[in-house]
Amino acid sequence: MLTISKQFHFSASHVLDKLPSWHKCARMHGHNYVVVMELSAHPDDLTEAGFVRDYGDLDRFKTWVDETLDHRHLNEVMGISTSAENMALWIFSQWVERYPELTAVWVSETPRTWAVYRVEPRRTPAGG
Ligand SMILES: Nc1nc2c(c(=O)[nH]1)N=C([C@H](O)[C@H](O)COP(=O)(O)OP(=O)(O)OP(=O)(O)O)CN2
Ligand SMILES: [Zn+2]
Repeated sequence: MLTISKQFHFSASHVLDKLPSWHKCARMHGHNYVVVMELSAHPDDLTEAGFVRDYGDLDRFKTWVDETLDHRHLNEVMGISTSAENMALWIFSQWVERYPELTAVWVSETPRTWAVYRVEPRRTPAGG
């Protein structure tokens, strides 16, 4: 399989309200988040140009990030416990129908931490 990825950035606030009150992350705070979208395809399913998918097709994900996540309170946007793990799964579920080649979503809250939701690649012709 061949895999491509593209990185996106946004700033947002959140609170991990399922944590005990003594935990620092139970207080509202913010992160400069990084999201990596990873898409995969079998060599036989590449476009004529040899793409898994044109990087430019991910512009609509960037627009969605800017409009939906950037400078928002993520608990209000997602309605779930906003751990990086849950965010990776939530973003994946919002986008897998639009990008059937999506195989992983990575979420970073700090330069040292990453969570990833990953699935097995599926045989879907590029652009599908
Ligand atoms: N498995 C997870 N653990 C934690 C998450 C998470 O989403 N998944 N989130 C947080 C906090 O939201 C925040 O990211 C704090 O991270 P942490 O690395 O603990 O804090 P610092 O950046 O301040 O790092 P230091 O090593 O303490 O300097 C917590 N845990
Ligand atoms: Zn946090």
